[in-house]
Amino acid sequence: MIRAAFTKIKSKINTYIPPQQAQINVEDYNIVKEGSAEILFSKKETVFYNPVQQFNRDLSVTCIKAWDNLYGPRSNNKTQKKIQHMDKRRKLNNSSAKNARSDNDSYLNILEALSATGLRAIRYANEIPHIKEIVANDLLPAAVESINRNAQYNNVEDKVTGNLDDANVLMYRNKAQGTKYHVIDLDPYGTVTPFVDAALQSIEEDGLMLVTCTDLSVLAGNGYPEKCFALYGGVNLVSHEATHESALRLVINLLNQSAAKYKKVVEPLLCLSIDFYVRVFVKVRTSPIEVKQLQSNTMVTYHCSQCGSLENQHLGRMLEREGKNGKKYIKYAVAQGPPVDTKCKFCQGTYHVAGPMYAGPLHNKKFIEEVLRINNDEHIDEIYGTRKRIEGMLTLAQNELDDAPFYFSPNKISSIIKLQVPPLKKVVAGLGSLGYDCSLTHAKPSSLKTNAPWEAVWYVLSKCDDTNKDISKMNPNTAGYKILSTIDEWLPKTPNEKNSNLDITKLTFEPNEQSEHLEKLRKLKIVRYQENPTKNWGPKARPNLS
Ligand SMILES: C[S@@+](CC[C@H](N)C(=O)[O-])C[C@H]1O[C@@H](n2cnc3c(N)ncnc32)[C@H](O)[C@@H]1O
Ligand SMILES: [Zn+2]
Repeated sequence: MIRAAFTKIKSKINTYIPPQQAQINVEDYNIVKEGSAEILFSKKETVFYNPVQQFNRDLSVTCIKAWDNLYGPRSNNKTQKKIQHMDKRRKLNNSSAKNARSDNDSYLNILEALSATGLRAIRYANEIPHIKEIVANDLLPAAVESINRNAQYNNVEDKVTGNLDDANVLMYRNKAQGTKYHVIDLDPYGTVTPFVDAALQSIEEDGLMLVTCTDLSVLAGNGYPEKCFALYGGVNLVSHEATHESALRLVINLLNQSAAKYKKVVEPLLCLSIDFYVRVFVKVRTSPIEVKQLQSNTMVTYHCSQCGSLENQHLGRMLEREGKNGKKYIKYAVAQGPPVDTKCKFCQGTYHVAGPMYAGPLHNKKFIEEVLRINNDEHIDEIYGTRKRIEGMLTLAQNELDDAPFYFSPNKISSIIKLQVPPLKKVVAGLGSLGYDCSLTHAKPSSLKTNAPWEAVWYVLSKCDDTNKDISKMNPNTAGYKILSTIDEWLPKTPNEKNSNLDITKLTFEPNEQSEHLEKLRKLKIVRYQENPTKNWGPKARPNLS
């Protein structure tokens, strides 16, 4: 099949015109179908494509639709009036074909700053309503040729504009020209760090930023704390099982620190640790008042290198005060600390310090509800091959505790104190009986988030095993022995003792609301992993261009 090629690049954005192609000879390409798009790949593979990232793209389509429904430019009357007014003015000022096309129903401008084949942009054009224009940008001429060829092949060339530029140059030029985007998608190789500042300045009020980082060896690994700090301004939970959540918190902090310079804040809508990368969806708005909360919303975490117990230290405090006129106001104060001694009170291990990183909730539950609704009501398995996985992972995220950073696995705790691994529901029933909440986490199977103090975690886990272990037989140098043999020193025997509200007399392992909720979730048979990963799947290297 031969098709005439369309290689026009809209010159307003960049004057580069790639070599004219008279026609597309389909036999020269491999065709890959994903979602609603069919993409022509050069048989030489000169442009990046990773099929395993379909989950990322399926999810992104769904999230952009949810964001548009809840917060997009037409989501409330005030903005609607403003846009109608602007549309009217634009029509009066300019009667070009392009503007004539910008009817009331197509209003979203999207930038895919690092586009490769154009697959993502083409899917957005096909699958998301109200698209006015998607600029699909890449640094490589071969990529931009691929974007334009594929836009033509998929009949969306009136919406998808290929653009050849360094992403930062494009965004800063846009800023200078006053062009902004409602949605900016940053899906780089490795870290997103170099693109954050420009993107935050090129986004509309309440705009959606979609950010991927695939450099998890840095962001969640054990070997590069110095690199993590240099790139993200903080260190991950090195050698700790919850390091993937610290990766998310570091990315949010990076975004918020950059946004604060422009009096903007970043509100996390959905932050996921997925396979070999993290993907965060955030809403960006100008709000000098909320910028003031950044200090208190940022924390460092002291985590014991032996037993993994941890304490979070917020870097500022917000205190409610009353002025002379009786009016309440917030006083922003420095933090008090440290919250821990020089050695871990449970096992005498050494503390390591992680962060600074974001301390607040990772998800907006209303947003997740809308994403799940769209996933269920509007999408079908034939187009959205990862629909079941979206449902599984987002259901877990929706049920995560908001106010309990990080998680632990009863497996790990039991191996430290050398007791039998208890069923999750028993641990949760125990913590629930003491008045604490628990949830699962999307980031790691069989792990728990809880707002219980670590005293309660160690105590409940030690009581889950009723085999009456003789601790004198344990190696006295192990963390487990030290924890169990010093229990009288750190465990409050009555409520209010040792500055704790823990009341151990209430402990039972009878099923309760907490454990029943957890069991219901676990029965959902949640799909956590990609359905058909390819051989040796993971982050793909850049294509070899030589
Ligand atoms: C991981 S791929 C993008 C994949 C694509 N978003 C998708 O869903 O298939 C990263 C792309 O960014 C491009 N790139 C790298 N640095 C860039 C820069 N500074 N400006 C623009 N594009 C860049 C690369 O050429 C590559 O095509
Ligand atoms: Zn310890």
